[in-house]
Amino acid sequence: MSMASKSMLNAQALARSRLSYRCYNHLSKIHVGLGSTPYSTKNSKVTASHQAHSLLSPCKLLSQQKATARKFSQRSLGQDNLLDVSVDSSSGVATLKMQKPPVNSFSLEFLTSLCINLDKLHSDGCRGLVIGSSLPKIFSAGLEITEMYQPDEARLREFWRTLQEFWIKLYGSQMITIAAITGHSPAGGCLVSMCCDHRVMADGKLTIGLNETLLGIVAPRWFSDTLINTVGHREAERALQLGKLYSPQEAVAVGLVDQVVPLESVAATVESTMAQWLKIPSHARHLSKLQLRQPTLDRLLHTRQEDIDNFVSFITKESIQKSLGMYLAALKQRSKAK
Ligand SMILES: CC/C=C\C/C=C\CCC/C=C/CC(=O)SCCNC(=O)CCNC(=O)[C@H](O)C(C)(C)COP(=O)(O)OP(=O)(O)OC[C@H]1O[C@@H](n2cnc3c(N)ncnc32)[C@H](O)[C@@H]1OP(=O)(O)O
Repeated sequence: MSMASKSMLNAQALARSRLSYRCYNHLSKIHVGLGSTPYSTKNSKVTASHQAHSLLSPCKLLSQQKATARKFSQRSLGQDNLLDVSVDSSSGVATLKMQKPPVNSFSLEFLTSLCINLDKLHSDGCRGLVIGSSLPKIFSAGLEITEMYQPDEARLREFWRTLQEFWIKLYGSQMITIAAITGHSPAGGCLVSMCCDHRVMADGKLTIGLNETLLGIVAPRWFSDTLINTVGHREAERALQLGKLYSPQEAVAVGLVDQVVPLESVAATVESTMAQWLKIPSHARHLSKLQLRQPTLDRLLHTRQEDIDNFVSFITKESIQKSLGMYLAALKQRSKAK
């Protein structure tokens, strides 16, 4: 494919992504306006079609969104391609399962969908959120490397801005957040689980950690801050430099995860942990969380544009592109050899 057509496709995808985000804002207002009751059915599916399938006119789009919102207020939306979200009406606990084969890698569209869902669940008054995966042996492979390899700059900026957005929303979330780590969780996957209040990992041949240095890239400050806040400064120093991927047993030993249980016990363990956390007065719990996390959040909130500029200038360096290209090729080779 020529560079020009690649650029055109990227621009279209970016426009779609922005559009779907804007549509969601309409959708949430309409949803509230319809006076629908959150949690109207037990375990109702709360999925939204976040991938705008075509560039519709604003009017057509709005009427489509209204129709969708009406359906939602009654029971549920149709199946989302990337996420499976359900809410338990009795407890107000949502379960969000990532389902982006093959490895739940975070593309711009996927991150947008995650942001939209977090907002939606928060505005619906959910008290708890379990983040998991529908893919066997994979929590998330982290950032979609092809977003960073030979990128279109405008899309790359939007990609990083959306990742920042997702991190800010999740790290400071008012909801009780628990990660159900039933598979590998390198790099961005580890970051997402560290944003949660509690992590339950399945035992077995799985790995978790910030392995960025193995790709020849450097985890930005807010990634390393999140790790420091989780495992402490000394362990983070070692882990970041070595790009360490921990086994579940190693991870629990350093506090990177809170519990390791057999795969088949993950769901029950998450449920009982959530039940414990739900007993704590919500306001006091959230303020306590923010007391500890706000300085870390503020550090990025005060430097977002600079962070995007740094990321873009770093990732587009020839040497970094070369490292990413080689890493991608090695991944593909390994996958082909299976
Ligand atoms: C001074 C500094 C200033 C600024 C710096 C700023 C920023 C730089 C930092 C940017 C941060 C990046 C964080 C990241 O998240 S980078 C991504 C890191 N992720 C990984 O290294 C994981 C790679 N994947 C794996 O290890 C395995 O796939 C995994 C263990 C997850 C699963 O193994 P499994 O055997 O089940 O699957 P595979 O056969 O390996 O993979 C299947 C197909 O999926 C493709 N794949 C895998 N991971 C990715 C990915 N992250 N992105 C894109 N594609 C991925 C893989 O190639 C296979 O594809 P096919 O060959 O089948 O087409």
